[in-house]
Amino acid sequence: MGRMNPNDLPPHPEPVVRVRGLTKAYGGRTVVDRLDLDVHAGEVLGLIGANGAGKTTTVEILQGLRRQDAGEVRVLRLDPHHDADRLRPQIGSQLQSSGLPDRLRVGEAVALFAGPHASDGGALLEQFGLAGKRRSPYAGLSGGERQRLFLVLALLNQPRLVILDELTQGLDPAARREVWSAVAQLRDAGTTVLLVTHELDEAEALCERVVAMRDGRVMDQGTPAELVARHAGEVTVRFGLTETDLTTTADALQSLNRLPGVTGVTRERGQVAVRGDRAAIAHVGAWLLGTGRPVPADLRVDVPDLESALLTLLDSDGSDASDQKGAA
Ligand SMILES: Nc1ncnc2c1ncn2[C@@H]1O[C@H](COP(=O)(O)OP(=O)(O)OP(=O)(O)O)[C@@H](O)[C@H]1O
Repeated sequence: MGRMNPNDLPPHPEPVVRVRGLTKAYGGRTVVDRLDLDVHAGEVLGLIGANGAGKTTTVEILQGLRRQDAGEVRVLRLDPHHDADRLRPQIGSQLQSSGLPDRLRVGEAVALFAGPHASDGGALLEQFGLAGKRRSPYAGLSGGERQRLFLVLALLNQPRLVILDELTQGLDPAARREVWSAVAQLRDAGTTVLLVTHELDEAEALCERVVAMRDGRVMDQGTPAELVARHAGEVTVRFGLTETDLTTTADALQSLNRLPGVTGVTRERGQVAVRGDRAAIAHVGAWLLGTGRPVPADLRVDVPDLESALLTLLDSDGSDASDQKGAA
């Protein structure tokens, strides 16, 4: 409890993480290639990208676990390699799944990991739904409970930065949701979090900003909604026109085509497909209500997500990568 909550301090003029020109090669193969990255105080930043994009290597360098070949890295204004001893207590990072002995009880793990400035472990266990598990051995916990325990341990010493790598890998849908809600609590409390994930629904649900990497470089970055708007296809609204509408189908298609945000209207297997931006959804809805008929039972809206944006981005030739490379 001894220390002031870092989130109560005036805004940090410097980002919590500042990386410029980070480069790392293994055996002559460059896996992180002149990477620029900022993580700002209080944000949840997601690092996303294909397998082997260099995400884990990057976060390991940030934690002083690996050393870069070139480039500047500052974490909380410290050099992770030279200032490792000062930095380590300020970073909370999740353990790998084999990280605790099977017989260690939850309460014992908390006591073991608590440093001199640790917060109230009991309150954290309560917050993450583990208060009733204090006497359970690690081996007896479910996958979701283990990950939530790792979060408790990562937060125990009041870190100024939390780094989470593949937090929900291998968890069932219910356990993923439990862990997501634990991370959402961190986000809502203003904790700075760097989250490495393959799960794009996870990035969309939790991250205020995402950085998409490929081959060790930043392809693009922004809010999930910005990446979707830039790279994913359009929204499509589909519905069937009833028999009585048939005489006026051509008029209907024309008037739909004139709605704001609509870029095209086609007929597909007896349905009308209206394509456009997000605003088009609202206008088509209003148009349907304006017909005075019941809302079509087969009305369906397909909104592109971060996954389709990333797939498009990773498929692209990367020629715009250098424009997007600068950190926000
Ligand atoms: N110690 C190592 N020695 C040699 N090559 C390595 C080492 N660690 C990682 N690599 C290689 O570096 C590349 C980047 O790996 P990294 O784990 O950083 O990527 P990633 O984006 O986290 O990928 P993933 O999503 O698959 O975990 C990969 O091709 C990987 O095989």
